[in-house]
Amino acid sequence: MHRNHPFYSIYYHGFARLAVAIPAVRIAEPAFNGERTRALARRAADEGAVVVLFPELGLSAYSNDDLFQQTTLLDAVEQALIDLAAATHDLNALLLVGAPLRHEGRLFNCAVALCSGQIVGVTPKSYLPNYREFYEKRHFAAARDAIGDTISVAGQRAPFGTNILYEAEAIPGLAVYVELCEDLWTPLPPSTFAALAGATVLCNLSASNITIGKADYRRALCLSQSARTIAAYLYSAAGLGESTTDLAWDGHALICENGELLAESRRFCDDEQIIFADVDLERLIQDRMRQTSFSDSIGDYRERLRAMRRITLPIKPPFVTDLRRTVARFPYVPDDPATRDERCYEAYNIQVHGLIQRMRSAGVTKVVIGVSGGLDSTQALIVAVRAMDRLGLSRQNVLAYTMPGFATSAQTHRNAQALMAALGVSAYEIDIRPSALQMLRDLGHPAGEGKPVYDVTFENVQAGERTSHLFRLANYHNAIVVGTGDLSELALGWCTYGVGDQMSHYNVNASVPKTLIQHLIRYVIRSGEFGGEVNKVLEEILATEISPELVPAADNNDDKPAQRTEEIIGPYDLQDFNLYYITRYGFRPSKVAFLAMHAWRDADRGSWPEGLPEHKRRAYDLPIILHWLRVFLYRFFQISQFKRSAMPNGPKVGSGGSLSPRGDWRAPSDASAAVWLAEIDRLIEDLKRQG
Ligand SMILES: Nc1ncnc2c1ncn2[C@@H]1O[C@H](COP(=O)(O)OP(=O)(O)OC[C@H]2O[C@@H]([n+]3cccc(C(=O)O)c3)[C@H](O)[C@@H]2O)[C@@H](O)[C@H]1O
Ligand SMILES: Nc1ncnc2c1ncn2[C@@H]1O[C@H](COP(=O)(O)OP(=O)(O)OP(=O)(O)O)[C@@H](O)[C@H]1O
Ligand SMILES: NC(=O)CC[C@H](N)C(=O)O
Repeated sequence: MHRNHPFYSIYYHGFARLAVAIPAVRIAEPAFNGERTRALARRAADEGAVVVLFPELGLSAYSNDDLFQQTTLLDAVEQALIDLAAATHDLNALLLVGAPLRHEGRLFNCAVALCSGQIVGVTPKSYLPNYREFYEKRHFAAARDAIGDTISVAGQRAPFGTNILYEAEAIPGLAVYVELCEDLWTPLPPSTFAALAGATVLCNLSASNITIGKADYRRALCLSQSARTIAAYLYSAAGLGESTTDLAWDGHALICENGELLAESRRFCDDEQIIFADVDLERLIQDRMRQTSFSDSIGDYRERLRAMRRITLPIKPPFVTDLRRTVARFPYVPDDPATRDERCYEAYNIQVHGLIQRMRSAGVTKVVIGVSGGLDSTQALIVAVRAMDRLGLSRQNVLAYTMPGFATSAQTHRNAQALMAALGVSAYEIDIRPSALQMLRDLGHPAGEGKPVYDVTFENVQAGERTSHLFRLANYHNAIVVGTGDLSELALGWCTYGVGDQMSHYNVNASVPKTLIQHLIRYVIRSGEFGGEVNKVLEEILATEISPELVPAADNNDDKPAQRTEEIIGPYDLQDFNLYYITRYGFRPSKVAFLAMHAWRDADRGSWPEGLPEHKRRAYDLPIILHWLRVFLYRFFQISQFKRSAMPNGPKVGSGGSLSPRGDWRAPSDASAAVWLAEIDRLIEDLKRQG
């Protein structure tokens, strides 16, 4: 496949490459500082960055003290700006450079925005620190003390103020705002208002000196500002070369995106540095669109926001294919073992608490559950047992039924029995074949006469008989039926509607994706909570092929499940990936495919969740990714919403979302998948045509 199709470029998918540079600096040597700025700006632009941020007062150095009041130094800064503009006129990037500038008879601590050799805007610092080690008011005037809204600098006239947004029409979603160091330390940073006005990339030119513990504090400030404003936050602190008369400098650069750290410099480094991150502008805008309180805040400050000036930049999207951003293979399962264990702990508690509350309010002390020996019913059974333990009730109050049908394999049957016994629940077995056969005969179905017609009716009769038994058992024992179907199955419509596994009195798994269920079970094994016998069965269950076991094997070998779910609906690894990006962020299918390609194309790259067996660490190439994505789109948008619209109750577990029509996902049952399929089909055709 030719990799010159726009599909392969990050910019086609709403990403922008942003850079933060920490050049070497010399105090009061603007020519040298300008030259280092030029060199790093060129390097960053050559690598496809469209925004390059430099430290505060970088052209003069920050630690000049009273030298700032020397005309000779200020002239030299202006000359450095003239030279820098000329030397970078051919760069396809917005450069944000720090300089002390004379204006209206005072000196301002400014961020100069350069693009295509032009000074496109100048932003003065709003909040000048004048406490403890800082004396900025001795040298500078603050933004609020400026009179006009333009400045003459380096032979050019440019917009001046704290109300400037830089936008590039050719890069949708790119809107840059600039503030300076202390501005972020205030209760209401100017960037907060800029974000409300539409800025997605907030840049901070900083010269923060380092003291013990300060790096963590800065990181926390940047992360929280990026999360609050649903924006990217770029930060550049001065480094090697600033004066150590009384202070020290660590060259701390950060790129954060909505509360997530994407890149960070090495601090106390002897070399110049550039850090890069490919920021997902579309994701930011999608999140702002969803979070209605963001829009309410805009309403509250409309007057201030109206004063914002928008400068259009002539920047074009470069063709960049090496996505510099980690795309996790499992969006629902963190790779890092500590975080994963924390999430598993949360998930279990949410599930168990949900069930406890439902039992209390329904006034029941027993639950009924169908145990197949598969992953989902195992997980739900563990939750039910924990709920009984917490309620101080006997585990015998869990009425567990294994119900072999026409295609139940010896292996899962064995696992189901062993699990129930090891957990100490009330274990029963009901053979559903006689009642299923009766129903097939009543329907006039050929399988009722022993003919091998294994259609969807044959499958659903068995799922239906099981559910029918479970509900009547619940009536009989004054219990409730615990549902087992997981989020991934709901997304794909992979369950039998109504009198089938779609229905229960309370479904503890409803918002737990299949890829997480495996890890929840592994977590139970690791925790040692249930002891050796239970763990042995759990290991067996984890190793069994995922199957609905509704169709008998042709060769009658019934030791292992015959139907392989993932051959029909696709690997859950990919389908959970698709589910996350389609429902959580509303991305186009082509973008989801692009992300999946980066996450899944090479099994040797990146990390895998600990405990995942070797044979499950597999790669998927783009044609396979596109094939299963198409299956997902059709099943999710076209044929399965009616099942979700009638979902039983169950707790939302992950921030990735649930599919409850009363919660995260309200959608019409009659929608068509045409636009999603058309988008992916256009791409498949294009790529085929290109060979
Ligand atoms: N838009 C719509 N609004 C309202 N009703 C609609 C509908 N579209 C179809 N229907 C009705 O719904 C029926 C289709 O739904 P349904 O009866 O559920 O049947 P269906 O979705 O065709 O089949 C269930 C599938 O799930 C699989 N399954 C079942 C159970 C467990 C598991 C597992 O592995 O966990 C997998 C099973 O192998 C089978 O392929 C149609 O026959 C029609 O009567
Ligand atoms: N042989 C069985 N005995 C008892 N209950 C069953 C049996 N087969 C299915 N069920 C019930 O129907 C539900 C759906 O069945 P299915 O086989 O699709 O899921 P599962 O086995 O729990 O998990 P997985 O989908 O991962 O195999 C099960 O979770 C279980 O509650
Ligand atoms: N240059 C500045 O504005 C520095 C002040 C900021 N509060 C800091 O400590 O890093």
